[in-house]
Amino acid sequence: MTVTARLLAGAPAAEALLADAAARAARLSAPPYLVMVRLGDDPASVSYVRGKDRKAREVGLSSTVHALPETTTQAELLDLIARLNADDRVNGILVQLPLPAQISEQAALHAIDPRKDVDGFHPLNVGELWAGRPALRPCTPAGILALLDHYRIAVAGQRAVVVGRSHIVGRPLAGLLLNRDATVTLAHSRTPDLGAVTREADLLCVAVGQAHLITPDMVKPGATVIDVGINRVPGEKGGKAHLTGDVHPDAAQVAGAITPVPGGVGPMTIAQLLANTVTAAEMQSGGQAAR
Ligand SMILES: NC(=O)C1=CN([C@@H]2O[C@H](COP(=O)(O)OP(=O)(O)OC[C@H]3O[C@@H](n4cnc5c(N)ncnc54)[C@H](OP(=O)(O)O)[C@@H]3O)[C@@H](O)[C@H]2O)C=CC1
Ligand SMILES: Nc1nc(=O)c2c([nH]1)NC[C@@H]1CN(c3ccc(C(=O)N[C@@H](CCC(=O)O)C(=O)O)cc3)C=[N+]21
Repeated sequence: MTVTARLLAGAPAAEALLADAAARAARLSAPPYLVMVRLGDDPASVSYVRGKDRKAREVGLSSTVHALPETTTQAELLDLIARLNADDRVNGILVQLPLPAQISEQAALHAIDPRKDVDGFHPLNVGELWAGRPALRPCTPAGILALLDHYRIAVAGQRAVVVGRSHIVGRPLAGLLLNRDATVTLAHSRTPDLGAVTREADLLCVAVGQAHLITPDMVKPGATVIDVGINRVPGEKGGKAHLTGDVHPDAAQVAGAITPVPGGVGPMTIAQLLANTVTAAEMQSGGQAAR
């Protein structure tokens, strides 16, 4: 008998998040304004920023993209960030990662006004997350929690394993799960016998960037599997390239519920960014604090 996991599609959960954000935006005196900064022409970055920009307009936010050359100096980027910080019309600032080698990621992320830091990457917001206090939360991890809530999947008391410890996904996701009373394990490339660790998980979240790293034997039967990975697989003999996750598709025969790639976590990341932009605008208008 083949058991097939419940598919946790991102689109309906993202629509719900966006509808709530649009309703909150409508109560403000002006549409929340998001500014994105992108350096160079990495095709993935170009496509992600375009997707975020399009969605922002769709839900009635204002959005501008600064596309700067690959050769932009750190001083030039910091100067632009300082001007955006000082501009009262701007509610949210996102600097798309990765940055070219001549620019320190740390310098750029520290320069963004924490109240406009819709990525939640500023050390002040990182600290508030780990202290369990309200602040702007990183979009992919917060989007994953919103996805779990949308599908009414319990987090409190669950054994959660996060594979990958990056600053943009793994670490903040572990913190958010901890804040929601999961028992959290954070695994990485130096974790011996990864399968023994992942098999413990009621909730398995994978953010590594290696196609099909997680095979069906590494999944506890009935577990919820969140596949964050986006891996581009070239088409065979000139065929079309396609995207695949960090989790082997056959894991759907073991898991209780699983996110697809594409169409799972990706749309939630974008929706959460726009929700964060509305939250930032609310905070700046003297309204409610971040949730
Ligand atoms: N859907 C979405 O919205 C998003 C998707 N992504 C995708 O998620 C994936 C991860 O992104 P990101 O977090 O930025 O990646 P990083 O490359 O920054 O981090 C990868 C992490 O995976 C760990 N790792 C590498 N190899 C292994 C292994 N064999 N076993 C266990 N752990 C391993 C690394 O460990 P170590 O620290 O020891 O090196 C590191 O912590 C990518 O595919 C990316 O495209 C990212 C952001 C958003
Ligand atoms: N400052 C910063 N903030 C980020 O949040 C950030 C970043 N830099 N750098 C890169 C990663 C990656 N990321 C994604 C966003 C949307 C999709 C997404 O929409 N994915 C679609 C598919 C997209 C496609 O077809 O290429 C999906 O999974 O269905 C994926 C990945 C945000 N990131």
